[in-house]
Amino acid sequence: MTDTALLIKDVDKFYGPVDFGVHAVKKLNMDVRKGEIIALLGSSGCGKTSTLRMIAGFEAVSRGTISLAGKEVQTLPPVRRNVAMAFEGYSLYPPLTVRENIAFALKASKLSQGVVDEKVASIAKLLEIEDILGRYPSSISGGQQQRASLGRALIRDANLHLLDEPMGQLEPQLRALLRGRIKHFIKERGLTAILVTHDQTEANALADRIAVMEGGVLQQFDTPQKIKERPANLFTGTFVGEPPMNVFEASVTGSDSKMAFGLKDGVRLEYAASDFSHAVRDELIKRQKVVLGIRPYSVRRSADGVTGRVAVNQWLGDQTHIAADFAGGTMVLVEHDRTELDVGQPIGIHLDPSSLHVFDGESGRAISHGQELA
Ligand SMILES: Nc1ncnc2c1ncn2[C@@H]1O[C@H](COP(=O)(O)OP(=O)(O)OP(=O)(O)O)[C@@H](O)[C@H]1O
Repeated sequence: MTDTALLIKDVDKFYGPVDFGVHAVKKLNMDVRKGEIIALLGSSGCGKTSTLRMIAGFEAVSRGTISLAGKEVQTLPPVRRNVAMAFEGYSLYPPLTVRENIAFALKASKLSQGVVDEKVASIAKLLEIEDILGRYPSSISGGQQQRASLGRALIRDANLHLLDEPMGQLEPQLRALLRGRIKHFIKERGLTAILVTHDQTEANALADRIAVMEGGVLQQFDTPQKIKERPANLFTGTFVGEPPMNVFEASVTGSDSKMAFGLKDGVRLEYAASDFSHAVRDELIKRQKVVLGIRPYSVRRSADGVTGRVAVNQWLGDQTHIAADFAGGTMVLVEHDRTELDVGQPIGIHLDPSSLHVFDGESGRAISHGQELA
């Protein structure tokens, strides 16, 4: 028995003629294990919906193969793929009530009416839509329709559950509540799910692994923690994480005892050579032109740090965001306490070598994360 629920191999999607139309998904390779929750995360137009629709069978695959439970499905119609979907545009049947819409998904399962009723009641409770089960889709709100459609997908036994922005229309509080419940529901039943989202909080909270996409290309496919700690490239590094990672172009020089990064405006960050492993040092000196990245939570203020000037100081109720003019750009720091700093005031900024992410200046690929090579 294979442990792989979904295998995507060398998949391309062109809208219009192959090789000449819009190249929406580029040579995509992904494997999803049974029981995993995967988030496809990326900005608008990055190709995540196209990917989901190819898996579902709503869009033709231009090149490559898609296998579900070990069987190639890319030429099969949606109904023969045993995939449950909650999609925008894959709407509820207007002549049926919400209850009937959700129960309809169980029609093929030949369950007794009593069991169907029980399952519908339980999913409705989970999604907080018990009060609208008797209503018709045209008479409920967008957020309620979205939850009904989610219920219709989750209630099914299927090889794969595909959820496209499943909570996009819900208010933040309800969204946070349902996120937890849905994750529990999926995990308890050992379902495999792929959700599309542009919300990184949602991806982090729900997914075992996140597939970060940009420009039709899969940038990184890893656990939320790995993506945060070891971003594969500059795109992932700056896209995932809130506030975004600080980045500065730099030149590298090194000797047996020292390492230095030269930033704009004559700013020099100097470290002992021993702050970096031999391998990292060799690699950095070889590249010379790099991009330094550091997360706002890792930047420290220190009297002997490099001087920056406060441009913004904002208390957000539970943390302070400070933006400082630094090396021809802006350095954002996050502190947990309320910080009394005036605009224009100089502060010393210290960047711990263990928190530095270094990327290649040309390709954007990660070279090192702290002491380790990428
Ligand atoms: N039917 C279509 N015909 C032509 N181009 C399309 C079509 N559908 C999508 N595209 C293009 O393909 C690219 C990827 O679109 P896709 O909808 O997959 O991105 P997305 O990441 O899901 O974006 P969003 O979050 O806005 O839905 C975009 O450049 C888009 O304009």
